[in-house]
Amino acid sequence: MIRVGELSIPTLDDLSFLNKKILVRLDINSPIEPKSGKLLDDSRIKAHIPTLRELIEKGNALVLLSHQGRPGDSDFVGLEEHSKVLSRYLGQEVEFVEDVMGPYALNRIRELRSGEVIMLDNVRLVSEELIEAPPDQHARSFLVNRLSKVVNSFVNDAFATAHRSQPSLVGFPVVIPSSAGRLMEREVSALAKIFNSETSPKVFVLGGGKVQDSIRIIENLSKRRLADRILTGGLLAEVFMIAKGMNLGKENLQILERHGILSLVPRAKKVLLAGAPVEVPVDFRVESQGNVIEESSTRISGIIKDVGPTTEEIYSSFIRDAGLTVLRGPMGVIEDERFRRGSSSLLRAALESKGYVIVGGGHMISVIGEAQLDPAKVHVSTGGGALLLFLAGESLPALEALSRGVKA
Ligand SMILES: Nc1ncnc2c1ncn2[C@@H]1O[C@H](COP(=O)(O)OP(=O)(O)O)[C@@H](O)[C@H]1O
Ligand SMILES: O=C(OP(=O)(O)O)[C@H](O)COP(=O)(O)O
Repeated sequence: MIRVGELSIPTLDDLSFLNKKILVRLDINSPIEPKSGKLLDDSRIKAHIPTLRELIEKGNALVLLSHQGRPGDSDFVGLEEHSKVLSRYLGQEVEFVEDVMGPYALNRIRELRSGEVIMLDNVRLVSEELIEAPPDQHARSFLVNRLSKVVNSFVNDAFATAHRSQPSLVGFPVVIPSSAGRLMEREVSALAKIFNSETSPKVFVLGGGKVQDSIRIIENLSKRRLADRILTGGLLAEVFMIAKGMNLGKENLQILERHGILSLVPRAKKVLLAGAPVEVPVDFRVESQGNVIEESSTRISGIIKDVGPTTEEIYSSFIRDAGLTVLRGPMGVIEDERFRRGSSSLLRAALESKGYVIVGGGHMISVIGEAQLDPAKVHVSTGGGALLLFLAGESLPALEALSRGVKA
């Protein structure tokens, strides 16, 4: 059992996983090259290997389930390439089943033999998966109903999606014996230990594109007075700059509008008025007619793609003195090599700092690459939003569902 506050969450040690058919919820949502649809990083895939190996060695047959991206976004792709990467790491075939809960998938699951592993397609192809609702409601969804009838138990190893109350994360524990996987266990135990409120100053480096999540995180951090400084980058910084009355130019406003995040400006204003210690970049690397140029935040004419060198310097100086630095979400469009510098230089400053470092989220951990890090100094979390909400003291629906779930 893992204990988190009031919750007791069963692990692989608490259930009998021998010669069973097990549905395993992974989070292998990874950065994708927008034009080719190719995987740019496989850190999240690798992180699940210990759970999968352990279950296979005990003679179980595995049905793997994950999402990738969100419908409408360029990283919303199928999971065939992911299944090949998994096959390589596991050293055995992971058969890709181009279906989620239709007759093809259900028949293939019924036929599964001990030790076999199949990967279903992107669970967000199922419209129900896009709804957030309580576990009891999701337990009645088509997805949970159909899949729970053809497997014996459920393992949730998707820490990075533990903050979503979607059917594949909270529905199964209501109806079949369920436990956390080893990655979920490792993440939750490590983070619960690490976050010692005595450590200070605490610096949060927040970027990326999930602005709604990030504002919710900042509201939480601020309410609980957990952050000494919040250094922003990515689209998040742009929303806060508008909230502070700065002018980003027409094109950048249109991009924010297209992402549906311009409407978050009033909420960002409220966060600032409540006294959240939010800093915004003083300069940027922008793209203008195919060229990369550096511009001050007071005079922006190109499309913002990364924070600029002066911002890197100022942010790095705060990070170097931090007792704890948490980095989540890149500072720029890291899929383009020309706009990785902001993220990689702040990561470097954190690794050179005197304090402890937590790096989270699919894009930010891809910036680490193959670098070997000292586990006594750095925790690399597969979670981004889940990590930050957990650190800010929010209860994560997937953990709650596991702790309430039916026991074997
Ligand atoms: N200035 C920017 N303009 C457009 N997209 C950006 C910008 N900065 C960062 N991004 C995008 O944010 C995305 C990553 O954000 P997010 O999913 O929130 O991070 P993570 O997966 O690490 O939690 C990347 O695809 C990146 O291109
Ligand atoms: O990448 C994820 O979260 P993150 O960007 O907060 O790290 C998870 O896969 C959750 O994806 P979602 O934010 O589309 O629900």
